[in-house]
Amino acid sequence: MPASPARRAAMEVVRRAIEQGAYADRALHGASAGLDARDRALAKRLAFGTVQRRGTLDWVIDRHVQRRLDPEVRAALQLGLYQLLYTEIPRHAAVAESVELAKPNPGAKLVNAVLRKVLREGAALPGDDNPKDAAVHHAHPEWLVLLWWDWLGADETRALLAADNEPAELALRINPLAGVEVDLPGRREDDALVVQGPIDVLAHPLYRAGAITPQSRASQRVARILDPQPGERILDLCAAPGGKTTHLAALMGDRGEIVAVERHARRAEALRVQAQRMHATSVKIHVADAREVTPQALGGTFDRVLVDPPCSGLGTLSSHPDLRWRASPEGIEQLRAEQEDIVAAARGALAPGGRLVFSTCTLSPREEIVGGVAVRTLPHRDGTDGFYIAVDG
Ligand SMILES: C[S@@+](CC[C@H](N)C(=O)[O-])C[C@H]1O[C@@H](n2cnc3c(N)ncnc32)[C@H](O)[C@@H]1O
Repeated sequence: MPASPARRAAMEVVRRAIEQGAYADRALHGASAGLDARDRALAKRLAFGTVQRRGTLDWVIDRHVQRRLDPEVRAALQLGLYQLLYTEIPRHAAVAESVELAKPNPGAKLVNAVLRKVLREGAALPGDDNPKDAAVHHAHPEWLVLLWWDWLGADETRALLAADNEPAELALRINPLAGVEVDLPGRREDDALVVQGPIDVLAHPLYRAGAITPQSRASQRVARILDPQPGERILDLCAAPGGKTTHLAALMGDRGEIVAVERHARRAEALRVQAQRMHATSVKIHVADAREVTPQALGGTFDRVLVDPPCSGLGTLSSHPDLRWRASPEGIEQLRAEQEDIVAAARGALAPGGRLVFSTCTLSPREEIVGGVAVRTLPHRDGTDGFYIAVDG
Protein backbone atom coordinates (compact mmCIF):
# COMPACT_ATOMS: atom_id res chain seq x y z
CA MET A 1 0.00 0.00 0.00
CA PRO A 2 1.70 3.28 -1.05
CA ALA A 3 1.74 6.26 1.34
CA SER A 4 -1.29 8.54 1.17
CA PRO A 5 -1.17 11.72 -0.97
CA ALA A 6 -1.44 13.92 2.15
CA ARG A 7 1.60 12.27 3.74
CA ARG A 8 3.60 12.45 0.50
CA ALA A 9 2.86 16.18 0.35
CA ALA A 10 3.84 16.56 4.03
CA MET A 11 7.11 14.72 3.33
CA GLU A 12 7.89 17.06 0.43
CA VAL A 13 7.29 20.13 2.61
CA VAL A 14 9.41 18.76 5.47
CA ARG A 15 12.29 17.94 3.13
CA ARG A 16 12.18 21.29 1.33
CA ALA A 17 11.95 23.23 4.59
CA ILE A 18 14.65 21.32 6.46
CA GLU A 19 17.08 20.40 3.68
CA GLN A 20 16.76 23.47 1.47
CA GLY A 21 15.65 26.12 3.96
CA ALA A 22 12.39 26.76 2.05
CA TYR A 23 9.57 28.61 3.80
CA ALA A 24 7.13 25.94 5.00
CA ASP A 25 4.03 27.84 3.89
CA ARG A 26 5.40 28.38 0.37
CA ALA A 27 6.54 24.77 0.11
CA LEU A 28 3.08 23.64 1.19
CA HIS A 29 1.48 25.76 -1.50
CA GLY A 30 3.39 23.84 -4.19
CA ALA A 31 3.25 20.40 -2.60
CA SER A 32 -0.48 20.46 -1.86
CA ALA A 33 -1.67 21.62 -5.29
CA GLY A 34 -4.13 18.97 -6.47
CA LEU A 35 -5.09 17.76 -2.98
CA ASP A 36 -8.66 18.15 -1.76
CA ALA A 37 -9.33 20.38 1.28
CA ARG A 38 -9.19 17.54 3.81
CA ASP A 39 -5.91 16.13 2.52
CA ARG A 40 -4.42 19.62 2.32
CA ALA A 41 -5.36 20.25 5.95
CA LEU A 42 -3.76 16.95 7.01
CA ALA A 43 -0.60 17.63 4.97
CA LYS A 44 -0.32 21.07 6.58
CA ARG A 45 -0.84 19.80 10.10
CA LEU A 46 1.77 17.04 9.74
CA ALA A 47 4.34 19.12 7.87
CA PHE A 48 4.10 22.24 10.03
CA GLY A 49 4.07 20.23 13.26
CA THR A 50 7.11 18.23 12.17
CA VAL A 51 9.07 21.32 11.12
CA GLN A 52 8.14 23.10 14.36
CA ARG A 53 9.17 20.15 16.56
CA ARG A 54 12.22 19.12 14.58
CA GLY A 55 14.68 19.89 17.42
CA THR A 56 12.90 17.46 19.73
CA LEU A 57 12.39 14.88 16.98
CA ASP A 58 16.09 14.94 16.06
CA TRP A 59 17.00 14.53 19.73
CA VAL A 60 14.90 11.34 19.86
CA ILE A 61 16.35 10.08 16.57
CA ASP A 62 19.92 10.69 17.76
CA ARG A 63 19.27 8.59 20.86
CA HIS A 64 18.26 5.62 18.73
CA VAL A 65 20.49 5.89 15.68
CA GLN A 66 24.24 6.44 15.74
CA ARG A 67 24.93 6.45 11.99
CA ARG A 68 24.35 9.14 9.38
CA LEU A 69 20.87 8.97 7.87
CA ASP A 70 19.89 9.62 4.28
CA PRO A 71 17.69 12.72 4.14
CA GLU A 72 14.54 10.82 3.11
CA VAL A 73 14.98 8.35 5.96
CA ARG A 74 15.42 11.13 8.51
CA ALA A 75 12.36 12.99 7.15
CA ALA A 76 10.20 9.84 7.28
CA LEU A 77 11.34 9.24 10.87
CA GLN A 78 10.64 12.85 11.85
CA LEU A 79 7.14 12.66 10.40
CA GLY A 80 6.44 9.31 12.07
CA LEU A 81 7.73 10.46 15.45
CA TYR A 82 5.75 13.67 15.26
CA GLN A 83 2.56 11.67 14.77
CA LEU A 84 3.37 9.27 17.60
CA LEU A 85 4.42 11.91 20.12
CA TYR A 86 2.10 14.83 19.37
CA THR A 87 -1.06 13.62 17.62
CA GLU A 88 -3.95 11.21 18.10
CA ILE A 89 -3.43 9.68 14.67
CA PRO A 90 -3.81 5.87 14.89
CA ARG A 91 -0.42 4.41 15.74
CA HIS A 92 -0.56 1.71 13.10
CA ALA A 93 -1.14 4.24 10.31
CA ALA A 94 1.60 6.54 11.62
CA VAL A 95 4.17 3.73 11.54
CA ALA A 96 3.10 2.00 8.32
CA GLU A 97 2.82 5.20 6.30
CA SER A 98 6.19 6.49 7.52
CA VAL A 99 7.85 3.23 6.49
CA GLU A 100 6.26 3.58 3.03
CA LEU A 101 7.55 7.15 2.75
CA ALA A 102 11.13 6.01 3.29
CA LYS A 103 10.95 3.28 0.61
CA PRO A 104 12.67 2.24 -1.60
CA ASN A 105 15.57 3.32 0.62
CA PRO A 106 16.71 0.28 2.67
CA GLY A 107 16.59 2.62 5.69
CA ALA A 108 12.82 2.00 5.68
CA LYS A 109 13.56 -0.98 7.97
CA LEU A 110 15.24 1.35 10.43
CA VAL A 111 12.23 3.68 10.35
CA ASN A 112 10.04 0.72 11.27
CA ALA A 113 12.37 -0.41 14.07
CA VAL A 114 12.78 3.05 15.68
CA LEU A 115 9.09 3.93 15.54
CA ARG A 116 8.09 0.58 17.06
CA LYS A 117 10.67 0.98 19.81
CA VAL A 118 9.35 4.47 20.67
CA LEU A 119 5.82 3.06 20.63
CA ARG A 120 6.83 0.40 23.16
CA GLU A 121 9.14 2.41 25.39
CA GLY A 122 8.13 6.07 24.92
CA ALA A 123 10.55 8.87 24.05
CA ALA A 124 11.82 9.74 27.58
CA LEU A 125 12.12 13.45 26.80
CA PRO A 126 13.95 15.65 29.31
CA GLY A 127 11.97 18.05 31.53
CA ASP A 128 12.36 21.83 31.28
CA ASP A 129 14.21 22.68 34.50
CA ASN A 130 17.15 24.33 32.77
CA PRO A 131 17.61 26.08 29.39
CA LYS A 132 19.36 23.13 27.70
CA ASP A 133 16.61 20.65 28.60
CA ALA A 134 13.86 23.17 27.96
CA ALA A 135 15.22 23.71 24.44
CA VAL A 136 14.79 19.98 23.71
CA HIS A 137 11.49 19.63 25.56
CA HIS A 138 9.82 22.60 23.84
CA ALA A 139 11.65 22.37 20.50
CA HIS A 140 13.35 25.77 20.41
CA PRO A 141 17.00 26.57 19.59
CA GLU A 142 19.11 26.71 22.73
CA TRP A 143 20.45 30.24 22.06
CA LEU A 144 16.88 31.56 22.04
CA VAL A 145 15.90 29.76 25.23
CA LEU A 146 19.01 31.18 26.94
CA LEU A 147 18.17 34.67 25.73
CA TRP A 148 14.59 34.54 27.04
CA TRP A 149 15.61 32.79 30.28
CA ASP A 150 18.01 35.66 31.10
CA TRP A 151 15.58 38.37 30.01
CA LEU A 152 12.15 37.14 31.13
CA GLY A 153 13.04 34.60 33.83
CA ALA A 154 12.55 30.82 33.95
CA ASP A 155 8.79 30.66 34.56
CA GLU A 156 7.83 33.19 31.88
CA THR A 157 10.17 31.49 29.42
CA ARG A 158 8.73 28.02 30.03
CA ALA A 159 5.20 29.35 29.56
CA LEU A 160 6.22 31.20 26.40
CA LEU A 161 7.95 28.13 24.93
CA ALA A 162 4.82 26.05 25.53
CA ALA A 163 2.55 28.73 24.02
CA ASP A 164 4.71 28.83 20.87
CA ASN A 165 3.72 25.22 20.19
CA GLU A 166 -0.02 25.81 20.54
CA PRO A 167 -2.14 26.87 17.56
CA ALA A 168 -2.52 30.65 17.31
CA GLU A 169 -5.98 32.14 17.80
CA LEU A 170 -7.63 33.44 14.64
CA ALA A 171 -8.36 37.16 14.96
CA LEU A 172 -9.95 39.29 12.26
CA ARG A 173 -10.16 43.04 12.02
CA ILE A 174 -13.55 44.43 11.13
CA ASN A 175 -13.31 47.26 8.63
CA PRO A 176 -16.00 49.94 8.95
CA LEU A 177 -14.93 51.49 5.63
CA ALA A 178 -16.62 48.56 3.83
CA GLY A 179 -20.01 49.57 5.23
CA VAL A 180 -21.04 45.93 5.52
CA GLU A 181 -22.40 44.24 8.64
CA VAL A 182 -20.21 41.40 9.94
CA ASP A 183 -22.25 38.69 11.63
CA LEU A 184 -19.62 36.01 12.25
CA PRO A 185 -19.66 34.19 15.61
CA GLY A 186 -16.85 35.15 17.96
CA ARG A 187 -15.62 37.48 20.68
CA ARG A 188 -15.35 41.23 19.94
CA GLU A 189 -12.58 43.45 21.30
CA ASP A 190 -12.31 46.96 19.77
CA ASP A 191 -12.07 46.32 16.01
CA ALA A 192 -11.05 42.69 16.55
CA LEU A 193 -13.20 39.61 16.25
CA VAL A 194 -11.66 36.43 17.67
CA VAL A 195 -13.31 33.75 15.57
CA GLN A 196 -14.79 30.56 16.98
CA GLY A 197 -14.63 27.47 14.83
CA PRO A 198 -13.06 26.90 11.44
CA ILE A 199 -13.43 29.51 8.70
CA ASP A 200 -11.65 29.86 5.36
CA VAL A 201 -11.11 33.61 5.69
CA LEU A 202 -9.55 34.25 2.29
CA ALA A 203 -12.46 32.55 0.49
CA HIS A 204 -15.15 34.31 2.54
CA PRO A 205 -17.42 36.88 0.81
CA LEU A 206 -16.85 39.31 3.72
CA TYR A 207 -13.12 39.15 2.98
CA ARG A 208 -13.67 39.88 -0.70
CA ALA A 209 -15.92 42.79 0.29
CA GLY A 210 -13.10 44.23 2.44
CA ALA A 211 -15.19 43.95 5.60
CA ILE A 212 -12.72 41.62 7.37
CA THR A 213 -9.02 40.91 7.28
CA PRO A 214 -6.88 38.54 9.35
CA GLN A 215 -4.76 40.50 11.84
CA SER A 216 -3.66 39.49 15.32
CA ARG A 217 -5.06 41.42 18.30
CA ALA A 218 -1.54 42.57 19.19
CA SER A 219 -0.97 43.91 15.69
CA GLN A 220 -4.27 45.78 15.91
CA ARG A 221 -3.02 47.71 18.94
CA VAL A 222 -0.32 49.44 16.89
CA ALA A 223 -2.50 51.79 14.83
CA ARG A 224 -4.57 52.65 17.92
CA ILE A 225 -1.41 53.64 19.80
CA LEU A 226 -0.35 55.88 16.88
CA ASP A 227 -3.87 57.37 17.24
CA PRO A 228 -4.22 59.03 13.81
CA GLN A 229 -6.87 61.73 13.42
CA PRO A 230 -9.03 62.45 10.35
CA GLY A 231 -7.38 64.94 8.01
CA GLU A 232 -3.79 64.34 9.24
CA ARG A 233 -0.70 63.40 7.22
CA ILE A 234 0.64 60.02 8.30
CA LEU A 235 3.85 58.29 7.25
CA ASP A 236 3.87 54.48 7.38
CA LEU A 237 7.42 53.20 6.90
CA CYS A 238 7.71 49.51 5.94
CA ALA A 239 4.07 49.17 5.04
CA ALA A 240 3.41 46.00 3.02
CA PRO A 241 1.25 44.00 3.01
CA GLY A 242 -0.75 46.82 4.61
CA GLY A 243 -2.43 45.36 7.69
CA LYS A 244 -1.59 48.44 9.74
CA THR A 245 -1.81 50.91 6.83
CA THR A 246 -5.42 49.98 6.16
CA HIS A 247 -6.18 50.05 9.89
CA LEU A 248 -4.83 53.63 10.04
CA ALA A 249 -7.10 54.55 7.13
CA ALA A 250 -10.09 53.03 8.92
CA LEU A 251 -9.35 54.92 12.15
CA MET A 252 -9.16 58.16 10.14
CA GLY A 253 -12.44 57.48 8.35
CA ASP A 254 -10.28 57.45 5.20
CA ARG A 255 -9.86 61.25 5.51
CA GLY A 256 -6.32 62.65 5.30
CA GLU A 257 -3.21 61.24 3.64
CA ILE A 258 -1.24 58.11 4.45
CA VAL A 259 2.10 57.80 2.67
CA ALA A 260 2.97 54.12 2.75
CA VAL A 261 6.64 53.35 2.03
CA GLU A 262 7.70 49.84 0.97
CA ARG A 263 11.03 48.85 -0.49
CA HIS A 264 10.05 45.74 -2.47
CA ALA A 265 8.01 46.35 -5.60
CA ARG A 266 6.16 43.02 -5.42
CA ARG A 267 5.16 43.60 -1.83
CA ALA A 268 4.13 47.15 -2.71
CA GLU A 269 1.79 45.64 -5.29
CA ALA A 270 0.27 43.39 -2.60
CA LEU A 271 -0.19 46.52 -0.49
CA ARG A 272 -1.98 48.27 -3.38
CA VAL A 273 -4.36 45.32 -3.79
CA GLN A 274 -5.01 45.23 -0.04
CA ALA A 275 -5.67 49.01 0.17
CA GLN A 276 -8.13 48.73 -2.70
CA ARG A 277 -9.94 45.75 -1.15
CA MET A 278 -10.13 47.55 2.22
CA HIS A 279 -11.54 50.78 0.67
CA ALA A 280 -8.54 52.81 1.84
CA THR A 281 -8.33 55.54 -0.82
CA SER A 282 -6.24 57.86 1.38
CA VAL A 283 -3.21 55.55 0.99
CA LYS A 284 -0.44 56.73 -1.37
CA ILE A 285 2.17 54.06 -2.02
CA HIS A 286 5.80 55.03 -2.39
CA VAL A 287 8.31 52.35 -3.41
CA ALA A 288 11.54 53.36 -1.64
CA ASP A 289 14.06 52.43 1.01
CA ALA A 290 12.72 53.75 4.32
CA ARG A 291 16.28 54.49 5.46
CA GLU A 292 16.58 57.12 2.76
CA VAL A 293 13.23 58.94 2.89
CA THR A 294 13.24 62.69 3.48
CA PRO A 295 10.35 65.09 4.05
CA GLN A 296 11.45 66.94 0.86
CA ALA A 297 10.92 63.80 -1.22
CA LEU A 298 7.56 63.09 0.43
CA GLY A 299 5.91 66.52 0.20
CA GLY A 300 6.69 67.79 3.73
CA THR A 301 6.72 66.55 7.32
CA PHE A 302 4.13 64.30 8.94
CA ASP A 303 1.82 64.59 11.95
CA ARG A 304 2.46 60.97 12.88
CA VAL A 305 4.94 58.33 11.75
CA LEU A 306 4.71 54.57 12.14
CA VAL A 307 7.89 52.48 11.94
CA ASP A 308 7.05 48.79 11.58
CA PRO A 309 10.43 47.54 10.35
CA PRO A 310 11.62 44.06 9.43
CA CYS A 311 12.29 42.15 12.66
CA SER A 312 13.13 38.64 13.84
CA GLY A 313 9.42 37.79 14.27
CA LEU A 314 9.99 35.85 17.49
CA GLY A 315 6.56 36.85 18.79
CA THR A 316 4.87 34.88 16.01
CA LEU A 317 6.45 31.44 16.33
CA SER A 318 3.14 29.60 16.76
CA SER A 319 2.01 30.63 13.29
CA HIS A 320 5.43 30.33 11.56
CA PRO A 321 6.71 26.79 12.20
CA ASP A 322 10.14 27.26 10.61
CA LEU A 323 10.98 30.72 11.93
CA ARG A 324 12.58 29.59 15.20
CA TRP A 325 15.15 27.54 13.26
CA ARG A 326 15.80 30.35 10.77
CA ALA A 327 16.46 33.13 13.32
CA SER A 328 19.95 33.74 14.71
CA PRO A 329 21.77 36.17 17.01
CA GLU A 330 23.72 37.48 13.99
CA GLY A 331 20.49 38.04 12.08
CA ILE A 332 19.11 40.01 15.03
CA GLU A 333 22.13 42.32 15.02
CA GLN A 334 21.67 43.00 11.30
CA LEU A 335 17.99 43.73 11.81
CA ARG A 336 18.78 46.05 14.70
CA ALA A 337 21.16 48.10 12.53
CA GLU A 338 18.52 48.44 9.82
CA GLN A 339 15.86 49.36 12.39
CA GLU A 340 18.09 52.11 13.81
CA ASP A 341 18.58 53.63 10.36
CA ILE A 342 14.84 53.54 9.65
CA VAL A 343 14.01 55.17 13.00
CA ALA A 344 16.54 57.94 12.27
CA ALA A 345 14.86 58.66 8.93
CA ALA A 346 11.44 58.56 10.62
CA ARG A 347 12.48 61.13 13.21
CA GLY A 348 13.67 63.38 10.39
CA ALA A 349 10.24 63.22 8.73
CA LEU A 350 8.19 63.98 11.86
CA ALA A 351 6.68 67.45 12.33
CA PRO A 352 7.52 69.18 15.65
CA GLY A 353 5.21 67.85 18.36
CA GLY A 354 4.24 64.85 16.22
CA ARG A 355 4.00 61.26 17.39
CA LEU A 356 6.33 58.43 16.32
CA VAL A 357 5.42 54.81 17.09
CA PHE A 358 7.83 51.92 16.66
CA SER A 359 6.51 48.37 16.57
CA THR A 360 7.90 44.88 16.02
CA CYS A 361 6.31 41.44 16.23
CA THR A 362 9.24 40.07 18.17
CA LEU A 363 10.43 39.31 21.69
CA SER A 364 14.05 40.34 21.55
CA PRO A 365 15.65 42.99 23.80
CA ARG A 366 18.15 44.03 21.12
CA GLU A 367 15.27 45.00 18.84
CA GLU A 368 13.60 47.29 21.40
CA ILE A 369 15.49 50.28 20.06
CA VAL A 370 12.87 52.92 20.91
CA GLY A 371 12.14 53.56 24.59
CA GLY A 372 9.38 55.85 25.85
CA VAL A 373 5.96 54.52 26.77
CA ALA A 374 5.91 50.92 25.65
CA VAL A 375 3.60 47.94 25.49
CA ARG A 376 4.86 44.39 25.25
CA THR A 377 2.42 41.58 24.54
CA LEU A 378 3.31 37.97 25.38
CA PRO A 379 1.67 34.96 23.66
CA HIS A 380 1.29 32.93 26.88
CA ARG A 381 -0.11 35.86 28.88
CA ASP A 382 -2.15 37.73 26.29
CA GLY A 383 -3.16 34.90 23.96
CA THR A 384 -1.95 36.81 20.91
CA ASP A 385 1.33 37.48 19.08
CA GLY A 386 4.28 38.87 21.01
CA PHE A 387 4.73 42.54 20.05
CA TYR A 388 6.77 45.49 21.23
CA ILE A 389 5.06 48.83 20.62
CA ALA A 390 6.72 52.06 21.81
CA VAL A 391 5.93 55.76 21.51
CA ASP A 392 9.17 57.62 20.85
CA GLY A 393 10.26 60.36 23.24
C1 LIG B 1 7.13 43.87 9.41
S1 LIG B 1 6.78 44.00 7.72
C2 LIG B 1 5.55 45.26 7.72
C3 LIG B 1 4.16 44.78 8.00
C4 LIG B 1 3.13 45.86 7.71
N1 LIG B 1 3.39 47.08 8.42
C5 LIG B 1 1.72 45.39 8.04
O1 LIG B 1 1.20 45.74 9.09
O2 LIG B 1 1.14 44.66 7.22
C6 LIG B 1 8.17 44.87 7.12
C7 LIG B 1 8.07 45.34 5.67
O3 LIG B 1 9.14 46.23 5.43
C8 LIG B 1 9.66 45.99 4.15
N2 LIG B 1 11.06 46.52 4.21
C9 LIG B 1 12.16 45.90 4.64
N3 LIG B 1 13.21 46.74 4.63
C10 LIG B 1 12.73 47.94 4.18
C11 LIG B 1 13.33 49.19 3.96
N4 LIG B 1 14.64 49.41 4.20
N5 LIG B 1 12.54 50.19 3.49
C12 LIG B 1 11.23 50.00 3.25
N6 LIG B 1 10.62 48.81 3.44
C13 LIG B 1 11.36 47.81 3.91
C14 LIG B 1 9.53 44.53 3.95
O4 LIG B 1 9.52 44.21 2.58
C15 LIG B 1 8.19 44.25 4.63
O5 LIG B 1 7.14 44.37 3.69
